[in-house]
Amino acid sequence: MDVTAILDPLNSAQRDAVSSQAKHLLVLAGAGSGKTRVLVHRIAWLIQVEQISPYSLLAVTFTNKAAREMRARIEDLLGYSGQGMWVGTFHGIAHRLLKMHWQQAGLPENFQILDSDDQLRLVKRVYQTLGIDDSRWPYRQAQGFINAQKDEGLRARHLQPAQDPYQRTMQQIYTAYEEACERGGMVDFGELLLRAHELWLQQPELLQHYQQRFRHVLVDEFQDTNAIQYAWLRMLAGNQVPLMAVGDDDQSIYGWRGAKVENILNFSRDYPDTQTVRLEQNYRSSKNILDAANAVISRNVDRLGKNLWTDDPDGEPIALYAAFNEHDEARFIADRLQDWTSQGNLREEAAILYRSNAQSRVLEEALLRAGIPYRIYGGQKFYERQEIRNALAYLRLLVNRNDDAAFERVVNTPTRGIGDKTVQGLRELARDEGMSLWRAAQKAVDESLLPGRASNAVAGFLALIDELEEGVVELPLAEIADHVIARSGLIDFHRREKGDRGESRVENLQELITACRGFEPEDKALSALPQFLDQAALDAGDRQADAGADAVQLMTLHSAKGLEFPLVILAGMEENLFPHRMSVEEPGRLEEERRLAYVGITRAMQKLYLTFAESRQQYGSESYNAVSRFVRDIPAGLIEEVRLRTHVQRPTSYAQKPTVSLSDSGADTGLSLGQRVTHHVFGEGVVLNFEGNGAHARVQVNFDNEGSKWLVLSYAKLTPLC
Ligand SMILES: Nc1ncnc2c1ncn2[C@@H]1O[C@H](COP(=O)(O)OP(=O)(O)OP(=O)(O)O)[C@@H](O)[C@H]1O
Ligand SMILES: [Mg+2]
Repeated sequence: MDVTAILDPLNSAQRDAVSSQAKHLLVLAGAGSGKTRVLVHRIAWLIQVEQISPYSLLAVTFTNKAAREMRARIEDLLGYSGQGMWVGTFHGIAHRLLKMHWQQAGLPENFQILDSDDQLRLVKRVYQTLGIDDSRWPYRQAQGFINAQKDEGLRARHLQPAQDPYQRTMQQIYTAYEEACERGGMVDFGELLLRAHELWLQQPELLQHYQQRFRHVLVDEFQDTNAIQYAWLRMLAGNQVPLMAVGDDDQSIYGWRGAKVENILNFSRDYPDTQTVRLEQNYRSSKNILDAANAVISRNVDRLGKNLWTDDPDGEPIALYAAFNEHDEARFIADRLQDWTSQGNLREEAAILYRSNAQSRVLEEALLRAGIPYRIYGGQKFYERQEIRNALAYLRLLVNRNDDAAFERVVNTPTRGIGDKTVQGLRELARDEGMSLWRAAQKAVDESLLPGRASNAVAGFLALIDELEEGVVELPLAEIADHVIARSGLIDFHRREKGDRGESRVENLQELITACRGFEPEDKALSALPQFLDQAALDAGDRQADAGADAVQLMTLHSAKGLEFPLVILAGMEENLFPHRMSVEEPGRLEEERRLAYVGITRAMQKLYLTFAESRQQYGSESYNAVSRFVRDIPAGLIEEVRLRTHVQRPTSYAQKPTVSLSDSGADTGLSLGQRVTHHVFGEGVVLNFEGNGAHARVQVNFDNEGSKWLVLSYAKLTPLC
């Protein structure tokens, strides 16, 4: 039997893990140390050496993409198909079990899966039935409550009757929601896991069947399992099925979704006959990159502690680019990607990673302009996002009341008591009369064709749109968008949502206002709004690269887990953006942000760029954030600052602003041309130029050692030298 193919490409610690005879295995190791590789080789070992049938193996990964890759790598190693083996995510496996055993799980054969939006709609219906006021208890709060209970394995009936109004209301909603799901044969994501767990609890024979079938269960990214997932695993393993868990406490980034990094600690306690293997050699990244990652994560207090080293050469320095603003940043990134491909590399070897989805818009625009194909992984393109489409629909109605698609989209978003029945009635009326929905709605109101309450609600909507238009006719585009987004209630609607999701939708809406501010109409004589809407529609079209085409990968840091790329660009390395402004105050969340930074840096193999913008349109206004603390944590010797400023053409947004020259005196800055100054980071230099005024005033200084830089005066803290 030839096992060389399985063991040869491994170091000795990895081989120990792959060929271990211990009953249970825990591989606890840092990023890029080969955890996933060990898991894959262990499976090949079990099949080839231990003669275990693929049918008796269950492997759990974090994403479907990872599951597909894992299967392909195993098949490569074995040289034949691993058919019969179960490889998937917790959700995927739970779904498969419930499909096979729907009767025992108490489900109809064709039960329906609710995604997060479907779930929210169902929650709304429950509110209506119970007569609960969503201005007091936002829908998203209830949705978050339900999901959090399910992640903990709790049904409504398990909850202690509560006195306080919040708990009482949430429990009441949860109970009614469960009944509605039961009646409709509907299963949300959390329910998949919960029911799969109950399947084990309630059907001991079935559990026994699977315990006999699965001779080994292996789990990747174990640090991000939640309570119900771990409980499910433990039930399945009982005291007979060997488990292998691989993970890295430093990469636990889903705490906000109920993941429990303690599961790693609990594992060795729950399974005393566990062999723990630590892997310390990193094979992914150059030494510079790894040193940077180690420096960043070492500032966390709450760690199990690991040593990670590499044999690789230092490699290229980490490049840091301080951009004027986010457009300059995006253009810089597009240029670097051009360089990358012109050196004969593939686009798909390059990834741009960012903290918040809203950041992708400016990056997408720069890539489109530069003609660089890109793909957004695990997310939607900016103009396709639901909240953006809603806001655009309001704007479209201002331009054209007869836009039926826009009408349908927002007539009841945010909810204003216009139910499906009313909308259906309007549709029929519009069809019969051959008119638009808007006109049909007017007619229905004028001629009292609707029941009183519905009629009032529809009249309210019509009045809102008219009023919006009156309020904005003369305003610049960005103010129109700002006004419409605020007055339509969309911001409040999303702000009331619980958790990161609502926050991210609000950020996206504010980003839309920013987009309007930077929009340059082609035809200045015409109104900007319709031109902007056309542009947005085009951007939302299929300009994203075809599947399979060579394209740069864009994704959030969260979606980048487990992946690796020769070139990584971490964009938006600024305080308040990353770490996210919501997390700076709380030590626990800050540690999670730092782990996310560690995940980001360790995705890079050869070259890492860090970019930040000295000024950025953020949350609807211009902000000046300091460079991220995570950049400052990296030893200066590993970083090389990229200096392009003097060669770079000034960003158009600046070029087109009237420049107020203060060059005679530096006005009230206390500085003058040719004056020597000192800066706490860049040292001494000479003032070359001034630009702008007030909060936007900037100064160009030619530093003796650092070359020429533009700095924002109010932040630069320059001290004049005689
Ligand atoms: N012994 C080895 N020899 C050569 N290359 C290796 C070895 N072990 C792992 N690698 C390579 O190192 C890279 C990182 O491995 P892998 O993705 O398995 O790490 P990981 O620990 O799972 O990382 P992460 O924590 O990011 O999920 C991969 O390209 C892998 O093929
Ligand atoms: Mg991995």
